[in-house]
Amino acid sequence: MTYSGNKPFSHFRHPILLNTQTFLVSSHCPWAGWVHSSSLTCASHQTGTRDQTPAGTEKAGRDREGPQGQRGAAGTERGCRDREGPQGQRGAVVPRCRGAGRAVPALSSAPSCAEMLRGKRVIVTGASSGIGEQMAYHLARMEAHLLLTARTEAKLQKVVEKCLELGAASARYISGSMDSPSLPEEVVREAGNTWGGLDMLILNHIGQSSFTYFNGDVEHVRKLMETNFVSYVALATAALPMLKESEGSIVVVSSVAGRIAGPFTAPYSATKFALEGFFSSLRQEFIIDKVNVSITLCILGYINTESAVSAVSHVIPDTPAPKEECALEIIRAGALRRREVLYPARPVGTMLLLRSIAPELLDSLIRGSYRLENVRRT
Ligand SMILES: NC(=O)C1=CN([C@@H]2O[C@H](COP(=O)(O)OP(=O)(O)OC[C@H]3O[C@@H](n4cnc5c(N)ncnc54)[C@H](OP(=O)(O)O)[C@@H]3O)[C@@H](O)[C@H]2O)C=CC1
Ligand SMILES: C[C@H](CCC(=O)NCCS(=O)(=O)O)[C@H]1CC[C@H]2[C@@H]3C(=O)C[C@@H]4C[C@H](O)CC[C@]4(C)[C@H]3CC[C@]12C
Repeated sequence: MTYSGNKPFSHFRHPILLNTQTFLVSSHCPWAGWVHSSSLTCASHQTGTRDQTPAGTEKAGRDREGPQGQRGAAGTERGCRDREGPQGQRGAVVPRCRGAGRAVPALSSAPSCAEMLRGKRVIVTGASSGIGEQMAYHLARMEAHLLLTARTEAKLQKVVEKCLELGAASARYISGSMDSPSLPEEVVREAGNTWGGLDMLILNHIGQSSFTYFNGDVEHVRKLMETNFVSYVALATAALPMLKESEGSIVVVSSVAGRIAGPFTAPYSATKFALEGFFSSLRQEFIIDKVNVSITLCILGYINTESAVSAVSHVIPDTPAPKEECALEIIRAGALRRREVLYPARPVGTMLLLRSIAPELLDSLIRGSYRLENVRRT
């Protein structure tokens, strides 16, 4: 059996090759300054049938898959929509995964992302908004089977509806909070019961955290570690038997804050550093044991999600990168079983380079790029 997990450095974009001009000339924050990457279109269509089952109780889920649907266990909400819909629409933007950004001859035999993910069984956490929501839509266009999670059922229902309109092979959700110790296993069990397996686990959710000075609230650190880190470990652990069976992928959405410690994000940054340590160590063990499950770490800069922009735009002056493209790059990297993806590539890569050659200079540049007078103390 050939090991098809991460091929060390097969795609690592060594920052030295990056055009440092973007960083050195920019008078603003180094987090942004994103570059556009190419993406191509592919058709999408809709499949499946729709049945209504009575709405669940407050906690019990609504599984609208049909008579065999079961109510969610206490503490979770379920919902499912598989329905025949109008003909799909063309024009969906999906990447071809025949290599990161390289021009690919039309006759290339390499499968595109859409082909690689068609019919695949994918869990996306934190899928009710932001990057997770956009990943769900891209995966829907690629005709994947989707299980989406977050806390807000109303938002998840809307995302599931749109996923079916975009061509998802099927779409369902479980709502609940990932600071609950039982939810990770509940989510993975749902995937096993519904699909009989799992191909990709995209760990994306984060708990609420403010962009401000650390105020000594140790309980917040503990809770955020549960939500942003321990639940990722729990989900990956519960999913591993199915991922080993399918030789699937784990995609861990992290941040520059998990490699470079900036001010005002101490609790959040700690959780991202923890992800880096745990999943990089696990990847080493997979290589030793020839476990064919890839682990992709996504190192993201400033992205234009509503929650991020509302949290930091008064302090960080620059234009954040687009969440739609960010989501596409994450999916592409996961589909290609990459070790990591930097997005936006140039500013993030340049910052990581600067961290290794002049860390104090980088720290000073970061502090200098913020509107410190606007930081709100809690
Ligand atoms: N936006 C940015 O600038 C950057 C983002 N990232 C990373 O990208 C990922 C997504 O970020 P972004 O899209 O901006 O975040 P959003 O705030 O837009 O989305 C967060 C998601 O997590 C869900 N969520 C929040 N709390 C919980 C909880 N306790 N249990 C389960 N789900 C929860 C939210 O849904 P609900 O409220 O319904 O539960 C929502 O779906 C994160 O891992 C983040 O660290 C990394 C670098 C930069
Ligand atoms: C402050 C943001 C977290 C917002 C939040 O609480 N989301 C959940 C809301 S919910 O509970 O209602 O769902 C931070 C999320 C991403 C951070 C940014 C990031 O990771 C990249 C940069 C890292 C750097 O160290 C600091 C600047 C960042 C742009 C950073 C800023 C804070 C976030 C936007």
